[in-house]
Amino acid sequence: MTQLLEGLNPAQREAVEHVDGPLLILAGPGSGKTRVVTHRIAHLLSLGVPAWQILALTFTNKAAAEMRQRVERLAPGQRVWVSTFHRFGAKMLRQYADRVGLDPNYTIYDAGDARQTLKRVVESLKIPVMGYTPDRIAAAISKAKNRLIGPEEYKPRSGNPLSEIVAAVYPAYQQRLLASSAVDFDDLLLHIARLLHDDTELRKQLDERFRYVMVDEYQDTNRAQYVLLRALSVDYPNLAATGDPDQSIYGWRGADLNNILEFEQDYPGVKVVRLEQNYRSTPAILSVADTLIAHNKRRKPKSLFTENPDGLPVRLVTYADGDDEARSVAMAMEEAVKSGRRRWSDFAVFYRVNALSRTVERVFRKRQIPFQMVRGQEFYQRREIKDVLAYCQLMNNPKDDLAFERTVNSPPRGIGSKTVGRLADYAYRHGVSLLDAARDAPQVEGVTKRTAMLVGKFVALVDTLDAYAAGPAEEAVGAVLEHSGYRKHYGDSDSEEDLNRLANIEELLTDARQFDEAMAEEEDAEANLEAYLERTWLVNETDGWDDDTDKVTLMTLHAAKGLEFPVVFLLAVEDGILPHERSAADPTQLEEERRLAFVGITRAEQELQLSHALRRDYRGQRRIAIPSSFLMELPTGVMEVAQTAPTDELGLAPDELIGDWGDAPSEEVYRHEPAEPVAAPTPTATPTVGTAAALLGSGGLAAPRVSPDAFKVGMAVEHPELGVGKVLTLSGNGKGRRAAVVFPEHGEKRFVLAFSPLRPAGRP
Ligand SMILES: Nc1ncnc2c1ncn2[C@@H]1O[C@H](COP(=O)(O)OP(=O)(O)OP(=O)(O)O)[C@@H](O)[C@H]1O
Ligand SMILES: [Mg+2]
Repeated sequence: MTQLLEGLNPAQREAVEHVDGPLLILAGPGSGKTRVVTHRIAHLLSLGVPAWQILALTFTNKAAAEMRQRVERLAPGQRVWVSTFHRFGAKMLRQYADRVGLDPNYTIYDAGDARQTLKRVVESLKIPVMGYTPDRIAAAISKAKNRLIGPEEYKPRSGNPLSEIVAAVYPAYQQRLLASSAVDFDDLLLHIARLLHDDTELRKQLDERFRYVMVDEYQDTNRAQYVLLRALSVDYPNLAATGDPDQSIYGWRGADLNNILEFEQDYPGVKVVRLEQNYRSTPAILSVADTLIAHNKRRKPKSLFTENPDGLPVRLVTYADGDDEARSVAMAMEEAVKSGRRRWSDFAVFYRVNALSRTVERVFRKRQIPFQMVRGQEFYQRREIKDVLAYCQLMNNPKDDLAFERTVNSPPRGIGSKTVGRLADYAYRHGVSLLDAARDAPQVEGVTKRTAMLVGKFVALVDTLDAYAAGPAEEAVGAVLEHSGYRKHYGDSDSEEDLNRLANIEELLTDARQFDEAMAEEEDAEANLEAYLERTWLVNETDGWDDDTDKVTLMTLHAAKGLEFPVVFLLAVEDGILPHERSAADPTQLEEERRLAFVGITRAEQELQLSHALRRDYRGQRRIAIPSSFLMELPTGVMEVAQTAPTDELGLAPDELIGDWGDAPSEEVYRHEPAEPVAAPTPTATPTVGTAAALLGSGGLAAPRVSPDAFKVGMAVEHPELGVGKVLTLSGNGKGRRAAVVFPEHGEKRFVLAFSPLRPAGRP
């Protein structure tokens, strides 16, 4: 008990010792929110609360696994249900499947499967989609589901064509899912939340069972999750939520900040605990984070302090281009590892979108820097893996029409799409699954005798595989490889690609075996095909990430939530990337982008480097990159322009390299485009030298900038490299004033005027 409370500050201890009644822990990054959750679980257990009355929910499998481990360490042998929302939903849904019209062995469709289903539905309804892509329609349906609006309740808004399409498609889509005994990701929560809402008896029963519910990262809950939690906390309102509104980064997935902002109204008598000491980061890192997030309007200010030692200033580096950036980061790491100051695993590289990782990957590979990319779903998304898994899905759920379609002619066995279309018509008319229609193939109109025979063989194959459906995952996957003909199909080919595919499906076998082994170690876990499939369906980005190996971590900002690293590099802090261009016209989204940057910055324990480049290859184009407006919001004193190579290699005095920040970010740092091209680094100098020197103006300072207010819409302006253009639009004020300018030869470009070399045409 005392050991449990040791290593907690008074506020943390207060939260941990709180037993009955709602509890809200509102606190900034690194203040021990997650630590409090695990300690509180252990504390409840130590008071004699049975483990099965405790439920802890979070957002990623990785976070759940880590929490489980920490609880295990604090309270060995106690089995508390620690899960992601989606897994929890999936488990509950197995139990209550019949109540919502599903079979217990239902399939979970990923985004691709859901889109495919939607496409089929749109085709069969024959309604005009007026150019709206399946993705747009799917997103609108997803949004409705996250808000807990079912197909029957969805109302089109007049004058909104997309909503009219959705109103027509959504019910048919949901119908199709149910007919296949399948759900999409959103359904995992929607079905359960609605069930709890509609069935008071069940709600009471589960409320009593899950007497102590805990949620980490509550700021990212959406409406469905909110309702779920609310329903489990009526008679036993012991909901404990921890969260940080400043770290809410899933608005696009329906996360509703109101859930946290209004917690105090929703749960009267709630005990609110604020944690103000940060244990993770240096004062400089915290100050950068704090100053940035203070620019968000829709927030409650928080105070956060740290007693951590000062450490290094936060670095901001300008690079010539993305290659230069990746190389310099790599070199800084090499240097630190060589000198024994750091291990590879101390480093993390973050970027806004996955596409930005390619350059880093290439450079790291070339320099043989060990790294792991956190990109979990990819393996299960590969075509050949999806094919094999589709067999398993069909074995597990014979109603799964999508799995039938995927497997019936793969590997090729002479059953064409026309035949599948005829089977589908038959299935639709008779209200049966495709597999059942296939059993009736000889009676299906338009199916020839020969084709019926081929279909019959496929049905026989599925029946053979059925014997493995209830067994361990490895046997099931092995049976598919053997009987489906994949092994032979890929093995007989001499194309490199096919051999790769074969290697991948063999790897799937290993994956299944490891799953079986892992399950065997856990007491009451089920080692069967269904459980294995569930795991493959509910993978997260961070699942494959192993923090025990000595490798650099590469991940998106979204994946980084909740984690911490001694040294963080945040790349491409550029306009259109961070903030993402999608947020340009929308202040709410811009605030979310700022929170995302905040999350990234606050992952760093000891060192942080932000960087941007002057040119970047992005989306197949080489573009002139504009520094992010976020950089202009950062504080002065605690930052510096970094040198990432030892000074003696630079051939320059340190004070030529490191510039202190003035009140306004210095012109040199923000030179949007150097007046002269950045000199290519000489072989003896490191690439950073070239850029650091260039950004400090050793290549000649640009002429003074023209005041941003001097520009007018329609005015002719001149750019040293792009030539003469015309101002299309202007927005913002002062330092933040921006212009879109169209150049005859280069098209439209955007500028932050204070830091651009633009001037009215004809002016010196
Ligand atoms: N009282 C304490 N004494 C020492 N270390 C602590 C204390 N509280 C938390 N820590 C450490 O501080 C770090 C941050 O804690 P934790 O991850 O729980 O913060 P958090 O509030 O959940 O952060 P985030 O908002 O980023 O998820 C961890 O390494 C944790 O072990
Ligand atoms: Mg946390």
